Amino acid sequence: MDVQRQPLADANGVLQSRLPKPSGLKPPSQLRPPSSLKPPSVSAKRMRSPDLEMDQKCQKLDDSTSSNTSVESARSSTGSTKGSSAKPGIVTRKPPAKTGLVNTRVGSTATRGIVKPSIRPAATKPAVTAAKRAPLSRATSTGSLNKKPAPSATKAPATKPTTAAPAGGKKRQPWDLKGRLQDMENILSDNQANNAELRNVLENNNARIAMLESINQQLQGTVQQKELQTKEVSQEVEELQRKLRLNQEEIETSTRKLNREIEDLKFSKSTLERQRETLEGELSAGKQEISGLKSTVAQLTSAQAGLNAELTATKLCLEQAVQAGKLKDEEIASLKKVVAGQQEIIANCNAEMRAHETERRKLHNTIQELKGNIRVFCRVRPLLVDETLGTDGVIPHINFPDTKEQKMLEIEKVGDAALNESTVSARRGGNNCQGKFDFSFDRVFAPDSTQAQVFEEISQLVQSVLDGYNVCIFAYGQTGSGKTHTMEGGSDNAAENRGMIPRAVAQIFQTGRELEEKGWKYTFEASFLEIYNETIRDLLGNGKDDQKYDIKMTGSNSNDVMVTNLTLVPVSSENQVHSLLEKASHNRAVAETKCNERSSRSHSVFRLKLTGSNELTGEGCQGTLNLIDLAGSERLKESGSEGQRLKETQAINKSLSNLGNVIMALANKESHIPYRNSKLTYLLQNSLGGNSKTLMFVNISPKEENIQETLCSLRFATKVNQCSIGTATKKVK
Ligand SMILES: Nc1ncnc2c1ncn2[C@@H]1O[C@H](COP(=O)(O)OP(=O)(O)OP(=O)(O)O)[C@@H](O)[C@H]1O
Repeated sequence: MDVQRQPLADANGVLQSRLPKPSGLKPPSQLRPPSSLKPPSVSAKRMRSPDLEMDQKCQKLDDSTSSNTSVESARSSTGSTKGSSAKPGIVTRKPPAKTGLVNTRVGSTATRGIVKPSIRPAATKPAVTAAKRAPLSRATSTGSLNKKPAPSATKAPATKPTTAAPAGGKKRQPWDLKGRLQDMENILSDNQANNAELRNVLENNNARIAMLESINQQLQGTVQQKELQTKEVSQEVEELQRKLRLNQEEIETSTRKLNREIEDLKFSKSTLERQRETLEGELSAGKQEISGLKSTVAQLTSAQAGLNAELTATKLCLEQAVQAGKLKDEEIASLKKVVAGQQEIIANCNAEMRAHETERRKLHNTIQELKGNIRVFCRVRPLLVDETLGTDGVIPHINFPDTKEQKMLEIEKVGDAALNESTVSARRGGNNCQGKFDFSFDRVFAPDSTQAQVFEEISQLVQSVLDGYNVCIFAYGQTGSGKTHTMEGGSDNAAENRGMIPRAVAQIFQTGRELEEKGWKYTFEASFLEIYNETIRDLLGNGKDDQKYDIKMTGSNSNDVMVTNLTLVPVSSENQVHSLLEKASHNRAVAETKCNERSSRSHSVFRLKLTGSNELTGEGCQGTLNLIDLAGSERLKESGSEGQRLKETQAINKSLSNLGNVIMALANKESHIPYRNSKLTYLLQNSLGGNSKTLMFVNISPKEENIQETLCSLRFATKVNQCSIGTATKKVK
């Protein structure tokens, strides 16, 4: 931004040119000085400006004033003047030094006086000299107007009246008062004219001073304005300098950026050049390849010609094949007719098969019925690791003479005089003296029998449940004889040691799925309870002991047994049943005895109830599988129980002996069967009383010291095996 400054000097010059000149002021040379006045000093003449001229005039006025003042002083000293009416600043010309007359005030108030002759002439000269000198010295020293008269002049002694010189330069005579008066009047009129001029000059000067003051004020305003402009301009300059710095920084940044870009471009350029070289190499290689391809195309063209010829031949072959295809289609159509006929035959066969399946199930159950409603399997457990010490793993007192049929068991106790008559009468053949006791059951399992082999023998029985029969399998035997192992499985949870319960459940679900193809659909419901001290406890419950479980007969003929408040869990897979068994094993009461650490002091009853229906045949059925692990059957004296354990053992023995009583009553076809004498027989009423297929495992301990309990168990099992309970009936919906 350009700011043009106007030089103050120029402005002053303009202003000075505008200043009014004192118009009415005559130059000093034109003023009529009184003849008696001294000419202005040399220094005053040198002044050129109007101010100086005015100063000169003022100097003159001062001089005249001084002289008048001297006259006034002299007048006042003589008392002939009217000092009170004299105006300050008005000067009068000094009277001629030698006239002796005193000039009074001009105007109406001016009076004429005569200087007393008593005034000494000797003092006149010095007074005039002082009056003349004082204004000159002041003009020389200050050069300004309105200066007070010097004290020396004002305080000078009154001048002696001097005689004024006439206009012709001749001295008037002292007696020529009239002439002298005439001279004085001339001087006075001159002075009055000068005074008027000086007043004009003074007014002009005052006006000029006012104008100068206004100009000065304008100049001061201009100066302030210029200072403000200067300040703004300096701010703008600072702002511009700041912008300039920013621009310089931007330029530097841009320069650096451009330098980097240039470097990048150089790098890109070199890269592109390398790529170009590579592409050129590839181009030349491509050209070579194209030339090779051209030759290949030429070869292929010739080959195509051969292929075209081959294609023509192939088309001919295809037309022949199409003809042959038409013939084949006709053949396929005829074959489809054959297949349709065969599918019809297959459908008929399937229907026949279902009929045969129904027949097979009937025959199967007829066979099961012919085998007897209560069958007894005997199983001897192997010696445990700590039981093999000193025996070499041999069980000397138990023999299995019938290796083929596997139905015989021989107990031999040499030299036992304690065998009583009843024991002897239970023997089947053999030598009494040698103490051999033979037993025969539906099947005898030796210690090396596996769980799978045992289950194979009961699988047909389990199958009957799906046909609508009630099946009851329970394990009987002394504590530690292997009942739990047989029913539930080994404690190691190994697959090969799975017991009858998980295997039976698996088979039922598996067979149920297979029968779905033949139209059967099944639903299952599981429950698990234990009878401890003649009290029922829900093993699938949530551990509430305040629940009361009662056995009741339900159904149209009051033949169905149910337990109130018992948990019934719908199941559809083996895994679900497995979870239930785990829950039950946690809930199950296991009491310690001297005979076995894991001895179970309660009867456990697992029940799986199923309902089946066949949409194709319209058949329906209901079956129940009861799998029972009975409590240990050891005798009181053997177990050494006492207190609570004694009570438990008594309850167990009571229920087991009542089980024997029920079986014997059934075998004897007694009118009253004492089912309700114990919870166990009451619960198993339908499983024992003819509407069920029952299998009893009698588990035997291999330990020789348990031979007496073994014999008791075998005798009980023999009684059960001899029972004929009646014919099981299929429950059809
Ligand atoms: N067939 C077998 N093979 C291997 N070990 C067996 C067999 N039978 C039983 N055992 C083992 O013998 C021990 C006792 O078996 P288990 O607990 O089944 O007897 P229990 O008759 O159920 O006893 P309790 O009446 O006290 O329940 C267990 O350690 C079990 O693993």
